[in-house]
Amino acid sequence: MGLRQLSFDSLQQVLHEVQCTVVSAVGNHYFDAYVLSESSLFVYPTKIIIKTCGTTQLLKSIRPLIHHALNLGLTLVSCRYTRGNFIFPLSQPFPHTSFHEEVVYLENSLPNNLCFRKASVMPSNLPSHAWHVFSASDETRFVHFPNDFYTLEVCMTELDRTLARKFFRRPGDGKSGDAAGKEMTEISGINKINPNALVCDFAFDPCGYSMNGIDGDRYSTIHVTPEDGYSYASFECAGSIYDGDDLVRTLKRAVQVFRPAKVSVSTTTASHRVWARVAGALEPLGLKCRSCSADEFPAVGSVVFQTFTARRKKTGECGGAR
Ligand SMILES: C[S@@+](CC[C@H](N)C(=O)[O-])C[C@H]1O[C@@H](n2cnc3c(N)ncnc32)[C@H](O)[C@@H]1O
Repeated sequence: MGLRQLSFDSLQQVLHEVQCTVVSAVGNHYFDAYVLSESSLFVYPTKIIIKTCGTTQLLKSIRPLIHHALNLGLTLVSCRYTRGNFIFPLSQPFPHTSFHEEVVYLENSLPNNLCFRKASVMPSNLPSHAWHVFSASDETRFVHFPNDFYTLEVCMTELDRTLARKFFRRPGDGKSGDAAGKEMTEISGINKINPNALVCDFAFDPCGYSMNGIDGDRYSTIHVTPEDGYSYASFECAGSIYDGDDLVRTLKRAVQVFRPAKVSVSTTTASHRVWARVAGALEPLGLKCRSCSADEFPAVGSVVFQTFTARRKKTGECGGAR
């Protein structure tokens, strides 16, 4: 059971450092998935994925997690940190005041055995869209180079206004966050992205939505900020490049739920070729690829960062969300 033996109290202690709380949880044979007040946490026997937003201090989870893992007889062999651009960078508290500051904090928090380290900012030709990646691995992890698995991290902005409204609650609906979340999952079509997934969803009041999907050992997660002017949705999932058209189908369905004007997709995998599949999924939806950059990270594989914008804007048409 490894890290799944961590008590709920220990997890809450870690989340307290980060400045967020658990709002909902679900688990299966392979892992536990928690919806947080600020995104999601996934606990596998030998891996923890934590995703947060707003003004949380995600990197403050590293030291307590290493401490709790050591108490279970587990040592850290690999760590990866990724993020896009902060929408409100000046509001970010330490250690998230700059990528440089984050890298210094990571370097100081990680044990010396993680000696293969790399930090990189992957550019795009969209202003304010860049992908920040830090990875650190030890020798053992380096020998067992990753396989067919990929992680897809999608950031969508300028969501279609009509679709974004589905993530607002009716005032005084009398529903719990869980019940209202379930309704949003259905009316938005999120339940059709992977019909095999067990979904744990939560609706915030008066608006906002988070979900985790669990399907065997695969996770997926969606977080929605539907407010006009700074609407944002993120989608993240893991899969295998050998699962036929899964990547294309899943990505298409997730993006169709929001019809954003701008999308960035970061794919982490041992194979470079995924970029073509990503473009193949989004171009039929009217999204044009504006940039694509790739970089290699020791023991992680390649990270490909692509940006897309909607084709529909014509010369003379006003900018901004629709
Ligand atoms: C889905 S939640 C948190 C996830 C985060 N935005 C992300 O992208 O990963 C953000 C949305 O919920 C709304 N919200 C309402 N009450 C909230 C609360 N107590 N904590 C966090 N978000 C809340 C925010 O206004 C926003 O629209």
